[in-house]
Amino acid sequence: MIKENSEIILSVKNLTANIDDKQILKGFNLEIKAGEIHAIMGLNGSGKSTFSKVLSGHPSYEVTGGEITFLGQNLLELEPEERALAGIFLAFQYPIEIPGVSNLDFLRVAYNAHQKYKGLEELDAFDFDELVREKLDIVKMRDEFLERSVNEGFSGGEKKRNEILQMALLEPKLAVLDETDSGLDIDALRIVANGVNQLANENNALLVITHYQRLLDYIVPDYVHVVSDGRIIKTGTKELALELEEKGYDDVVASAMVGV
Ligand SMILES: Nc1ncnc2c1ncn2[C@@H]1O[C@H](COP(=O)(O)OP(=O)(O)OP(=O)(O)O)[C@@H](O)[C@H]1O
Repeated sequence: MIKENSEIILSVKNLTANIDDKQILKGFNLEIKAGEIHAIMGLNGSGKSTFSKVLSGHPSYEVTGGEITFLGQNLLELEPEERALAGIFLAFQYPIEIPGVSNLDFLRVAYNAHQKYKGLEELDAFDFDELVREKLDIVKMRDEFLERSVNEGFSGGEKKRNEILQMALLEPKLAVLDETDSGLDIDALRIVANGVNQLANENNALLVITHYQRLLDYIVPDYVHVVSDGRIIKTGTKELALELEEKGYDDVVASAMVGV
């Protein structure tokens, strides 16, 4: 879906970030345009999740240098909830449980907060119920999940589907899926991937953080980036993910370093 002159959704320049005074991101650069799907891969501990946490505005991470621009705004000046309202959606590996709050109520509050922010009509319980039931089909979820507390007692795969349901309702400009595929059985992986593919269009963008080439058979990326020691050291197309699977990271990292 790559087009010349597409809108730049995310621009990350020379980003450095610490956790507990330890530098994890060491000059991270990335540009994502509308209509693009990007995948980030890399060894354990290379900084992939740190990057997604920094995007979300997680308070444990300190940005020490560089820039993040999201739709032309300085993302680093925005509070975490403002980032979500501005159109960044992050699906984490371990979605939180909220006992005592029904999934339906939670989704409606989140949906209406976004509608209000965009100056659009908020929906009452009746109209929202209708909307959410239309979206359930995208992730093949049964409506009983709407009545249960948010993620409480959901299996790992059900939590992931619930994340994609949220994404379907909020229609973000940038969705970041951080290891959404981990722990999914093959059917759930297809359902989640199909859901994501239905939501991807020329006006939004997707960033998928994954260890598994297999996910990229279903969600086909325009670009694959390899992260090593806190920065992107190599960018390629889908074939790069195949190469990583075949040769392992050592070879790919070593050859990228030769060119540095
Ligand atoms: N509180 C902390 N203090 C010190 N180091 C930390 C802390 N939290 C995370 N780290 C380190 O930051 C590094 C990057 O972690 P991160 O979770 O971003 O890696 P990742 O690439 O997502 O790894 P994985 O593929 O295993 O999920 C790791 O070496 C981790 O041990």
